[in-house]
Amino acid sequence: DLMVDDQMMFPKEFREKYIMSKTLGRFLTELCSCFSGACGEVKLAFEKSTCNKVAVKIINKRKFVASGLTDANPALNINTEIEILKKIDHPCLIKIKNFFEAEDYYIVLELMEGGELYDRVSRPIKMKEDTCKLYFYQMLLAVKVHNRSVTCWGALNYLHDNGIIHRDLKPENVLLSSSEEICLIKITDFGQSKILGEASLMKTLCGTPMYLAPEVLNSLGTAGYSRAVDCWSLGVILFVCLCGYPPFNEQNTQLSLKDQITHGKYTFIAKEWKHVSDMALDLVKKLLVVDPSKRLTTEEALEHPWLQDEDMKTTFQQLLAQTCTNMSPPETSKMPTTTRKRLHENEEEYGS
Ligand SMILES: NC(=O)c1ccc2nc(-c3ccc(Oc4cccc(O)c4)cc3)[nH]c2c1
Repeated sequence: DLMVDDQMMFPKEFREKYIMSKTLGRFLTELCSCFSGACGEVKLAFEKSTCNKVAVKIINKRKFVASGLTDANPALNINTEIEILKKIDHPCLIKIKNFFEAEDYYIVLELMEGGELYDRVSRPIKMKEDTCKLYFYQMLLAVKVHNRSVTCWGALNYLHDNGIIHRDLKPENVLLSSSEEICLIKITDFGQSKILGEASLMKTLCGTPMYLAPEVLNSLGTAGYSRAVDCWSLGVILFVCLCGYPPFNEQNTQLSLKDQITHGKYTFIAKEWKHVSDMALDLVKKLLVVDPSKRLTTEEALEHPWLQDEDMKTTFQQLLAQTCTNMSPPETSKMPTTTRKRLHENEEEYGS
């Protein structure tokens, strides 16, 4: 844990409200993974007013600037992350509690006492199939909410008919609410997310294509499938949860990792799958489809036979009910708004 004088390294306005403690994890994002050392870390902290534990995600500004990737402006990246965090409200999506900008960015989030799914799937003992199903069902509900602006708790008024694509779904970004095996999960880390703009491609096609670049016309076939990237990632996560090893990995010598993925050539080790039901494997196979237009959507996955399991859904509802009973009424959000103007609704349809 940090000593008193270690607290001095954090901004004054932050120190007034929180006492920082140990590091819980470090993360790299695309922007600075090319640079040595993490560009961010998540620390445990204590809220002075309530003594509650919180998670504080510290995003290192300098690492971003050093990367010099001017087009992918990190400040806008962080803005998108904060805007999304402030708008989403779903039991399977992480909640933001506060935000500070100083030398670095400080995002105060609810603490998920179960830690990251990554640590569960890394254990030698594989997860039971029913546990995988309970977790995966919640991941689908969370991502589905992203793609549709309606939650199980009513319509959300963020980006009405547009969705949010996470784009970085992995076991490190799936958090568990408790150390119990049967628990709620929440998706986190919207640092790579994209907010879908209105279908600007349709507008572009109203005019003459006389000056239109070929790649725009070629993108017609794949337009509107960018959200399918999350379904692929969910397929990889489900694969790892069920059998304990990743479908695409460097150990495989025949094909490079890139070729394995682009050709959908996953490694199937029969002995690791013999205790897994055919239905579970069938769902994995229908998510790990190279052609995004043929890949299952979140809605289709929720209709898959493997997830028609009333006991699992009852368990989920009971876990939810427990949180509603011991949940404080939502306070009006008095969080500081982010300063910079958000990006213009970008042209997702170009498959950028
Ligand atoms: N990448 C993110 O955007 C992000 C955002 C929020 C996160 N919270 C954790 C996390 C939380 C708890 C952990 O262990 C425990 C478990 C129980 C008690 C405890 O003190 C710590 C480990 C990691 N990891 C996070 C990542």
